Amino acid sequence: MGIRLDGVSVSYGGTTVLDSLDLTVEPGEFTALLGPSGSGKTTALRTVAGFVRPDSGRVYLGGRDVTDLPPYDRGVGMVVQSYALFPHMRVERNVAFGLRAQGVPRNEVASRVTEALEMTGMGSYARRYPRELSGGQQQRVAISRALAIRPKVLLLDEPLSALDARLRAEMTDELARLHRELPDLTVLHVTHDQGEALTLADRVAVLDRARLREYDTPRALYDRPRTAFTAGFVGSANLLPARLEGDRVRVCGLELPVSPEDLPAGTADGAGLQVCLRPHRIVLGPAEHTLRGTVTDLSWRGSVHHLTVDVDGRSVTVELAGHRTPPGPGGAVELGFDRDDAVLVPAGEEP
Ligand SMILES: Nc1ncnc2c1ncn2[C@@H]1O[C@H](COP(=O)(O)OP(=O)(O)OP(=O)(O)O)[C@@H](O)[C@H]1O
Repeated sequence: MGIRLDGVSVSYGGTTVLDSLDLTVEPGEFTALLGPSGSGKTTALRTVAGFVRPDSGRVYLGGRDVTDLPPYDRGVGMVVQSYALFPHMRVERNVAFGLRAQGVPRNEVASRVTEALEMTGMGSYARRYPRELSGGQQQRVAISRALAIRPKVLLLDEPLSALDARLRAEMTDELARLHRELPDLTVLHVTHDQGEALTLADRVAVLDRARLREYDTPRALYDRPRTAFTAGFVGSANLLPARLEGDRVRVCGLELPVSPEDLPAGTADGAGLQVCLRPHRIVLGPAEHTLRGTVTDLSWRGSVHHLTVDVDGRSVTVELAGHRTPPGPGGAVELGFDRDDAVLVPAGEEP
């Protein structure tokens, strides 16, 4: 069952939180809603669930207009950050909750509860109370509870953000597995963690200040961002001011050849642009194009070195894997990159 938001606007006390949002999630698709704090992600999700009523616009589930339906009539499962398990109920009763509310016959409830707990690897914890479970286990139970009603749409509101880094990575793999095992389930997942969004989602919707900035596959957003905002928010990016001059782009004293399809739509000759260079696509030493600069900072983060280099008064970050001893502060370096690694985006709009 697909999800469609059609021109959905929501405001609170005169502040626009969603500004005419159009978003389509295809049946069986996993879409991540990614954006900074306050960009409207949770509000968008709660609008789909039916907890927020849009001021204007319509919400469709499976092609049916559900804008006027209450949450319990929408047939969606939802998991929130705080687990929201009932503390006085055993795991099995927590998971059975939605089924009972739907009037599912008793004997069927038991088998559906077992099925839902097994999906998240919690089959042997049915008789425990939530307080007898770790945070990760509680979140697995919360996911089981959402899945027990066999929803066609699953809404996830930062379900992993209360977990520590290792558990979060483990649960991210779990969610990926669920998505593979339940190919018909449509998932909308709110997160501000780009790693989670890039790993899990078929498509990522990037929200910024109440508006949808870009909506595309993780690969496309990462390799070919269309805005400086996306470039900086999805992965890290060096954004260098540039100018279009005929069939060249001038950046930090270099001239890069461009063809019309490299340019943001509507770029006029002489227009200001930005060149997006990913820190890990830059190599030390000359390449197709080479910037020259001086190292100002060097830090080691486990598997990679981060080098900050001053190029004509601009700070350029470089990520080096496999270098035992990169040049330290004060060292003169050449930074090489290939033309294909420089993506042109419009000027302004940094995250
Ligand atoms: N019930 C409410 N009443 C008033 N303002 C609200 C309400 N819910 C959300 N807001 C405001 O709407 C804006 C968007 O909130 P929302 O929770 O959708 O953002 P978000 O992108 O999910 O942020 P975060 O990542 O911090 O959860 C925020 O400025 C928030 O303060």
